[in-house]
Amino acid sequence: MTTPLLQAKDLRIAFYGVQAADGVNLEIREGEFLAIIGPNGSGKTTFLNLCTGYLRPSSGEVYLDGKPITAMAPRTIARRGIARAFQIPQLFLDQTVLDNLMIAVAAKRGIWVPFKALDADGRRREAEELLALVGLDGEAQQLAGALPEGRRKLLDIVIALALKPRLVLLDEPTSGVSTIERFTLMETLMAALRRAKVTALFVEHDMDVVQRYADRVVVWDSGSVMAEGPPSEVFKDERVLRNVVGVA
Ligand SMILES: Nc1ncnc2c1ncn2[C@@H]1O[C@H](COP(=O)(O)OP(=O)(O)OP(=O)(O)O)[C@@H](O)[C@H]1O
Repeated sequence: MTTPLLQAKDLRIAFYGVQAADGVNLEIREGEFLAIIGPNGSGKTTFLNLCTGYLRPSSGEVYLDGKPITAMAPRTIARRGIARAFQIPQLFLDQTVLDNLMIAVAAKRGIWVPFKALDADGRRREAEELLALVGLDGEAQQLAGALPEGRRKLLDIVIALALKPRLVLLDEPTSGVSTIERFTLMETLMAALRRAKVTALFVEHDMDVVQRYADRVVVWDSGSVMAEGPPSEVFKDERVLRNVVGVA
């Protein structure tokens, strides 16, 4: 069997007696598009924080490509190949779309030389290529703060891709995006991930989005994995329907 791209083994962490990760075991395979679903407060974001070094587990390990990365600094984990996009995009809203991306490209190289122009060293070309990957090239000169929510999310995601990650973790990519915009956003995102050959995990509350786009679904409940499988199976599981989808 091939080594999973990411593996979480028996991760545990509690906040004031609440077990936010209660023995989480999960494998992510290269090339898959994995959805995490679960009730509010079940520990989905905590899991992303544990995988990216924002939280240190009280016990358990995280492996990337079979090598332990548990509790490394977020910056080190990002350099090793795990990038992250947030539920609320982390952008410089009063800067243009292109500048936001050029800043990300500069930061990725780990050197910030303030007296050099932002678009030096091929940064403009790299940023423009990334914008074209998600069809944001037409909005390059707009202020990030003027973009509609769906386009802002795409910009945040493409900033994560600027790191050239192997795995990207997306926290609710469609939250705050209108129902009409959601599918367009997901189609663009999926195409970009495929072209960039990036594996992705996304936390999502919209079950239509999960059903349509996820290769595999992992269901969270009270800090651990309650069920997993392809959407066609998971959405037939009565416990999932009762506890998460709320229709059984
Ligand atoms: N830094 C923290 N300090 C204290 N409690 C926390 C912290 N982070 C998470 N928690 C608690 O841990 C539990 C899991 O929270 P988490 O945000 O991981 O859930 P979630 O499944 O992502 O929820 P949602 O779907 O609402 O985003 C909750 O009870 C939350 O209040």
